[in-house]
Amino acid sequence: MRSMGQFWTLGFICNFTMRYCQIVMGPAGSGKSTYCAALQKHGVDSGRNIHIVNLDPAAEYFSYEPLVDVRDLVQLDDVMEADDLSYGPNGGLVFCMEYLLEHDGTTWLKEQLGDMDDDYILFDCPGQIELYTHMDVMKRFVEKLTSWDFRVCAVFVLDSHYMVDGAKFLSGSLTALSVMVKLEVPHVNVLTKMDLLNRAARQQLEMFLEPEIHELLTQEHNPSRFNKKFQKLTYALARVIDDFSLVRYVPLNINSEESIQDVLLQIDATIQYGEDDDVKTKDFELPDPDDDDEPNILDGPMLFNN
Ligand SMILES: Nc1nc2c(ncn2[C@@H]2O[C@H](COP(=O)(O)OP(=O)(O)OP(=O)(O)O)[C@@H](O)[C@H]2O)c(=O)[nH]1
Ligand SMILES: [Mg+2]
Repeated sequence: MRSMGQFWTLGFICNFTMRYCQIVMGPAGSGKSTYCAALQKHGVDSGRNIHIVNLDPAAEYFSYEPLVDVRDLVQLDDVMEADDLSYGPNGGLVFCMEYLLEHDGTTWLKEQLGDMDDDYILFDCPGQIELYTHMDVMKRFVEKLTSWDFRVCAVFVLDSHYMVDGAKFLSGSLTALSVMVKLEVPHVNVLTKMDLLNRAARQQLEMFLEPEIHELLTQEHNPSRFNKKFQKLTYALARVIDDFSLVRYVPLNINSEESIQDVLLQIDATIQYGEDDDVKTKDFELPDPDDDDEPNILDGPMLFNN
């Protein structure tokens, strides 16, 4: 009879169960929830299991079925109605996010997320931009996920309609940059609502995708008085972004499977999704050192049973 000590698993040597996630952020109405739903649907069509977590305690409608809904833990309406808190909508939202990150909140979330192999989760975040640009709520959230073995990609969603002139592009880019610097995780910027742009606007947008920002600002035909006044500052900021190639955008047309696939591939590459796919856990039996018939593991090559 073999003792239990003879059964060993090499899993810890040759396989790492990784979990992957995207933190989907961006200004209000930029298309975060729609992006999540489109990716999940694409996952279903292509045989890939993508879950969504609603992290917006004020969300009223989204078209997907969430794996976890933060509103089951805390709701913005309840916080605003609580007499002892007296918060408005924005303060209330910050309170909700802080509540999620406190001990009870994170314990709840960890339990809800479970511990599935090869998790791929999209966190659909609220649209209040200050949560990402200068508060540390999201940074702490990312740290929590990392400590739970998630490889995290920050996805910053921007409406392509705002990228129609140099100044707006610069403003959007600085926000994206601020999020990128703050979170310190792999980062991809996605331009949404490409399906709504007409042909001329789409052509114009081409030059913003791999931008020579300095050139874009020079091409500005009708600069406003404000833009004229702050031209030097604008150029200086543009140079920072341009010189360091800090901000790039991936366009997304949710009506095109190819476009969704492109976005997903870029993000996969950023968080190295799928690179461990061919590595599998194998169990094997260590030979009984007292049994002369058994080959010694140290004497020759090992055979793995499939
Ligand atoms: N045609 C089209 N409409 C879009 C697209 N993305 C979003 N929308 C529409 O834009 C509106 C806002 O989209 P949401 O996905 O709710 O935006 P959000 O960023 O989640 O908004 P908040 O959670 O309120 O910050 C909805 O009416 C969507 O149907 C897109 O790629 N194409
Ligand atoms: Mg939303």
